[in-house]
Amino acid sequence: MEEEEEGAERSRWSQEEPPCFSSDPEPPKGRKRKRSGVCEEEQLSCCALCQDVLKDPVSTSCGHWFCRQCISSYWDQSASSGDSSCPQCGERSRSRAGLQTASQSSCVQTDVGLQEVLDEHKISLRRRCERVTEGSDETGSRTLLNTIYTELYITEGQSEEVHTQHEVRQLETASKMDALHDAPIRCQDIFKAFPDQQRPIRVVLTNGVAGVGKTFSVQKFTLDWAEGLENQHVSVVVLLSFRELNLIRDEQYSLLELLHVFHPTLQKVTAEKLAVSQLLFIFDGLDESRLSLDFTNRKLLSDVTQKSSVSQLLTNLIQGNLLPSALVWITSRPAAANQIPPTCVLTG
Ligand SMILES: Nc1ncnc2c1ncn2[C@@H]1O[C@H](COP(=O)(O)OP(=O)(O)OP(=O)(O)O)[C@@H](O)[C@H]1O
Repeated sequence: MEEEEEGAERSRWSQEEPPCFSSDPEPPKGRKRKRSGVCEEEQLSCCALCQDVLKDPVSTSCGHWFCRQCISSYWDQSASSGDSSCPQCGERSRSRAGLQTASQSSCVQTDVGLQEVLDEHKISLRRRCERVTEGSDETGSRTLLNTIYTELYITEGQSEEVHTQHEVRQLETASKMDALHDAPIRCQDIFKAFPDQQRPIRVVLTNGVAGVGKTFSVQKFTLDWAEGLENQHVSVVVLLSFRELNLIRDEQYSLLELLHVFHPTLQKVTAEKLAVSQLLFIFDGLDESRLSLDFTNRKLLSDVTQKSSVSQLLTNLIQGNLLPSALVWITSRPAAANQIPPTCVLTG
């Protein structure tokens, strides 16, 4: 398994501060990190059978999601063996008649409260984030995130160079960057302003080289939120990777539909409910994006039910036209961070 010495910097910036990228030459602990493998988290809004975006999503009783057609065909094929187990975890608990859509899963009552839906979403995210694959482990064995997670060293800072340099060069020049704040920021505190910062932080970019732990950070943040430990002012965390957004980059969606497609447990959340909820969108892996994020495009979107390209949904969300009170957290390797012009965020 390939290993590399940790030594990357983290940055965050917000619309209230000048975009700031800083460096931290030394992490607090001499921890080594492995390169990342494919995280299951990146696959979860895809059907585990066809590997495409879920279509007509249904869940087995163990909570795994598939396209209705895929799971039906899968069980048809294994009918001779009498096997109706979950293709993902092997659990044999429910027949196909018991498959549930996200809305059916709580439609015993027609008027399910928002809280109930959100609780279900938390359970789903907890399940998704509590186990991780370490490094490039190809055996598929998964470990509890909480047992291996080591506190990361994130600081807020500023660098004019960050948008032009290659990530290797950035490491070399890291020590030349000026940190705005020396104090390390726990990933759970990524939206918490320092005492001298008057206005709340809405958009954060975490910038770090390959394998430094960006995905682990968003998973830890999400897990702590889903377990009710941190950031409970956020009512909905929407965890998305650019890798999965690539799958629908040529399609038209509304923001609401995007939520429903990638987080089927939120299918009962309406536009009205979104408006009164504190949302946090996490977009992991900007460096893997194949979207054309055009911040100069003047198409203004402010309605979460209005269909548009995924790129336009994102640019409008980041600029604060769509759901202006929603928090946005983007992670990126340094070489790709320039896809989001700081000026757009600053004026958002
Ligand atoms: N906080 C952490 N605690 C323990 N191990 C970690 C931590 N962060 C990262 N690792 C280790 O490093 C590997 C890579 O981490 P991760 O996938 O989060 O990196 P990344 O910055 O998202 O990389 P990439 O840019 O390649 O997507 C993990 O699989 C894990 O083995």
